[in-house]
Amino acid sequence: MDKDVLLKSEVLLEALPYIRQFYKKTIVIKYGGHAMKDEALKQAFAKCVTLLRYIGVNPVIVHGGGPQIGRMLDQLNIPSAFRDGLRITDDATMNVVEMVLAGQVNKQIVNQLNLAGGRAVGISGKDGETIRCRKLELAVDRENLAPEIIDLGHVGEVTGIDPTLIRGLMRDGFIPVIAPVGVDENGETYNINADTVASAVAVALEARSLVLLTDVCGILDKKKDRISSVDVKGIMKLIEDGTVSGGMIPKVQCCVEAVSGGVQKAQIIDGGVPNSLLLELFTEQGIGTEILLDLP
Ligand SMILES: Nc1ncnc2c1ncn2[C@@H]1O[C@H](COP(=O)(O)OP(=O)(O)O)[C@@H](O)[C@H]1O
Ligand SMILES: CC(=O)N[C@@H](CCC(=O)OP(=O)(O)O)C(=O)O
Repeated sequence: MDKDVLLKSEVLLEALPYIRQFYKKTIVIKYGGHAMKDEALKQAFAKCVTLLRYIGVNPVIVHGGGPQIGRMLDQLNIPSAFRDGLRITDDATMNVVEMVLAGQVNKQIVNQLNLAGGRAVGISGKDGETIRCRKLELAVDRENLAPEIIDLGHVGEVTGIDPTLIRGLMRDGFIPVIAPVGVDENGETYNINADTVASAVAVALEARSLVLLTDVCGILDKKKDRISSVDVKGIMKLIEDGTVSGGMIPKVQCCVEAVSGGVQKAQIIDGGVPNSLLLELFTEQGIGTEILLDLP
């Protein structure tokens, strides 16, 4: 018998305990804009998600699209500005954000999932009032003074997730694909960080796992080696001693919120590696960082 064929059968069997673990469970996947680098990667992602659906897992996609928004703003000569990793979103920027996220990026992902044989439905937080939010008031600490409140325009913070529409789609066999745009009680539109939405959706759906696809192989320690497992206490230390910085801070905070809210584990993986989702979920060693409430 050909060695390669035997190896393939072993790899398939290695997945069995994990397939059992995730069978009929919900996995919320945050698909970041950086992970949508090229056609091959996008197709690989769509196939992985479709495979999950066919083996009885319930995948829910929450997507970003930061780089795609940036490119469109450039084309329209609208300047991009960020504060603490959040896009300052004036009226004109909000229109572009909604057009790119809920229009272009959302429908591309839906199309690719459908082409891969999955049945996907794209929604934004407005549909079914799925993502309720309010204007974010960013408080910035100042020495010996009260915190300064920064106005970021139409940047929202989640106040609640209504999972009714998402659950209905899953029940009917669809893969929900969610753009991180929400509305407040007055119907005002807001731009929300996609990691934050993914974490809130995972908690609301009582998901088994939250997987965040990013542009690094997971959380790195001081020596730049990947940390394979860490708990909430460990995360706090990594933030305090500066090991985790920049865009990774809000990302790990979202993971902490998810596991504190009942999600069994959060996983940070490299979206630039083809099929990273399957490698993380269905192999013994995994390829990213898993975040647990408490390490065993
Ligand atoms: N300890 C760390 N481990 C891994 N990445 C880190 C760490 N500290 C800071 N980072 C930075 O965080 C980045 C990921 O955050 P971000 O760029 O906001 O991701 P995304 O665009 O996928 O949401 C990494 O590319 C890296 O530069
Ligand atoms: C408020 C805020 O910053 N919203 C993000 C929403 C998209 C996002 O989060 O995209 P990635 O996951 O690809 O970075 C933005 O406007 O870029």
